[in-house]
Order: sequence, then C-alpha cells, then structure tokens
Amino acid sequence: MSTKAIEAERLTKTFASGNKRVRAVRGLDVRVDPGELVAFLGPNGAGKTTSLRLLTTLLPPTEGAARVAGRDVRTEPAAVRHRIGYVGQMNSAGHNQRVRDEIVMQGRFYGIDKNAAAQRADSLLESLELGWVANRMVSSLSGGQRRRLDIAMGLVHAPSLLFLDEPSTGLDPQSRANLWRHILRLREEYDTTVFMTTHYLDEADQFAERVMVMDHGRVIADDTPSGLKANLIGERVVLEFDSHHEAERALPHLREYGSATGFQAPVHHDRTVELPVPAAGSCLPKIVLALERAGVPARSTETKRPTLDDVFFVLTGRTLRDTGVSAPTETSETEEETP
Ligand SMILES: Nc1ncnc2c1ncn2[C@@H]1O[C@H](COP(=O)(O)OP(=O)(O)OP(=O)(O)O)[C@@H](O)[C@H]1O
Repeated sequence: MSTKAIEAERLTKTFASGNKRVRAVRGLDVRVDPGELVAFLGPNGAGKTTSLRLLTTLLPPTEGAARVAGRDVRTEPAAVRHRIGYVGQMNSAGHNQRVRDEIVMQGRFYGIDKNAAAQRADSLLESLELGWVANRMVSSLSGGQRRRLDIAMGLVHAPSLLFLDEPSTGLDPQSRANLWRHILRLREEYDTTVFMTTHYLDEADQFAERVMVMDHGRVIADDTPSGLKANLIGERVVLEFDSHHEAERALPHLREYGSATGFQAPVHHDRTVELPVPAAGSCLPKIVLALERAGVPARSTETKRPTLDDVFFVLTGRTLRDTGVSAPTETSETEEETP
C-alpha cells in the first residue's frame, strides 16, 4: 500500500467550453510525503485550482489516476473526502451562525458525535486563537479571523492532509503573517500534511518545503525553494569600481575568470559589473584576489541572492504581476488582538 499522502499519475482534466476544449490539467504527476508542506504556484489559469479539485474529488479526472490519503479518487471519493480537509477560495461558514456552533455543526456533518465535535471545536478554537470570538456571529469576524475559521472547519474531522486554495489572498500583511503562524503551529500540533496554492512567492519561499510551479496545465518545476533558486538562477556578485573606465578594464579579467569556471558572461553597467556565480561565498574571495592581482581592484562588492520571483520569471517568462495577479491587498482591516 502507498505510504504517500498524495500520489497522482498523469492526471488530466479537459473541459468542454462551447465548441472548444480547454485542457486545464495535462498529465499531472505529484508525489507528496506525509508531513510535507508543498506550495503550488503558477500564473492565473495555469490549472492550480483544477488540480486541487481533482485531488480532492470535487472534479472527476478525464484521464490518469490518483491516490490521496491512501484512497483512490475515482473509486473511493467518499473515503478520500473523509480523510482530507479542503479550504477553498471562498468562505464556507454561514454568516448568521455563531463561530463555535459552525465548527461543531461541521463536525456533526462528518459523523462525529456531539461531545467529540464540541471537544474538537474547542481545541481548534484554542489552537487558532479564536476562543475569545467563539460565541460571536461569523459575520462579525475580520478577514483574518474568517480565514482561520475556514481552516478550523477544514480540520474538524482531524484529517491527516489539508488542501488550502490561496489561504492568504486578500489579507493585509499582518493578517497573513498571523495566519501563517497558525498554519505552522497546526502542522506541529497535528502533524498535518499541507498542499496549498498561493500567489505570494515570499510565502512559498519562507514556509514551503517544496515548491511546484505549474504553467499551461503542466508542472514545469518541482524542488525545494533553495534548490530552484540555486539550479535555475544561482547567485550573482555585483562589483563596483571607481569609474566606468575601471569597470571596463576589469571586464576581460572577469570574462576570463567566468569562461575558466563555466559561468555566464558578466554584465557591465556604468561603474558596476554583475557576474552570475554558483555560490558567492566561495567565488567572491577568488574574484576579488584575481582583480587585485590584475591591478583593477573592486571598490565594493555585494552578493545578490535570487528570489522565487526570479525563478518564476525564468520558468514562465512572466512575473506574477504580468500574469494579472493583483498585488497583495492592503486592506484597512487590522487583525484584532486577543484581549
Ligand atoms: N468549469 C470549467 N469550464 C471550462 N473551463 C474551465 C473550467 N474551470 C476552469 N477552466 C479553465 O481551465 C484553466 C485552468 O483554470 P484554473 O482555475 O485551474 O487555473 P488556476 O491556475 O487556478 O488560476 P487562478 O490562479 O486564476 O485561480 C483556465 O483556462 C480556466 O478558464
């Protein structure tokens, strides 16, 4: 039996849209180990939500197979649903319910008895720091509290695997940070595997153990954030010289150094030269020494480390902004503090 939390092979979804066929997901292969936190990134329309809906049995695949939480999405969809939590992009809780009642009701929906559902609700309310709003109406919660309630509802039946579709979209930076603190704590407390989509590359970089990038329905990269950055971009050292002329004089030495070590060509701009290197820590002292020996010492040096934005650009030819994803919403909402 599979020990993977998610194991999908050649998962495919084709939609009929008028007389056209939209190939939203084209042969998705995913393997996620228990306990991993995987971020699924991609431009708008890349196929992320459709993939999540296939893995959570909300959509049947056109082709391919997947086992999620040990069960087959085609033949055992009910068993899969019982074993996973899914938090979609829209809030699911009812506005006119009290927060705690909403979680208990969700637990009852999953067949948990009344006492156990109440106990679970209390424990989740505490973990997510929502205990003090337990008796408030859902409609009175802030955006960040609402999102945490969604997560509590997704976890009420103690699933080992949680799918989150853009959990932090629309939250202000403080609420995003707060939400993340809770997601990470829940992982520690309950050992939950998390598979999530996000448009915030900084979040994926900081919190995900693995990043999968999807474009045009296919996974085009799958690695740790640092692996993606090192393998696709590498680091760059920026050398500043006393003048444009000095920088020009240094160029042949840097080209020579670059070609001897297999680096890409240096880029000259006014008094600075930028040189791609695999690891600045070990290369920089050698470069500085080579320039001193050649009589064109650098005035200052700086190391530029790539971001996931750089990776995204190299992979898709676009920045997330180009793809139509709006910048983080700076809402005026401020997360209320626990009194
Ligand atoms: N029910 C549907 N019928 C027809 N086409 C669909 C349907 N659902 C999704 N699509 C199309 O499938 C493609 C992938 O959509 P999907 O929502 O999975 O992308 P996404 O990566 O989640 O995008 P976003 O970042 O905007 O949420 C898009 O071209 C979309 O228009």
